[in-house]
Amino acid sequence: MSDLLKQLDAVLESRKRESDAENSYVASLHRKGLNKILEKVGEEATEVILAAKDAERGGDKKAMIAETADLWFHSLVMLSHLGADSQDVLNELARRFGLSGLEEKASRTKD
Ligand SMILES: N=c1c2ncn([C@@H]3O[C@H](COP(=O)(O)OP(=O)(O)OP(=O)(O)O)[C@@H](O)[C@H]3O)c2ncn1[C@@H]1O[C@H](COP(=O)(O)O)[C@@H](O)[C@H]1O
Repeated sequence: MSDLLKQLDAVLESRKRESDAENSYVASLHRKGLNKILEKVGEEATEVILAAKDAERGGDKKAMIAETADLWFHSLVMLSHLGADSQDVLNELARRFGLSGLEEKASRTKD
């Protein structure tokens, strides 16, 4: 699983140097800049919400999964645009692993 993320990170990184935005969607996003990338992240997040609500009503889970993949993908493009990658996010999730969200929240509100 994280092998695929590593490979995708490498492709996304190489697309930053790709001059041919005509033939690469990722290169075209980098060319358009951060605002366009963020617009796509926002759009995909909304689509995830709509697909999840539809799945809850008995709709197709495949659509929810496909929209989540779109959101993950565009989030990876955002990270790459700003010099971060999936490993940074995995490291943060690993740091949190086993730490209850409720405990973490309580530790924040103590002081
Ligand atoms: N995983 C993806 C991926 N997921 C989604 N998309 C593209 O994201 C785009 C936006 O999705 P939308 O549903 O919003 O489609 P749209 O309405 O056409 O979008 P807009 O016109 O509004 O931008 C579509 O063109 C999808 O094909 C992706 N494009 C690329 N990748 C990966 O990135 C690699 C590099 O891609 P290129 O840079 O295009 O070679 C590929 O080999 C893939 O591994």
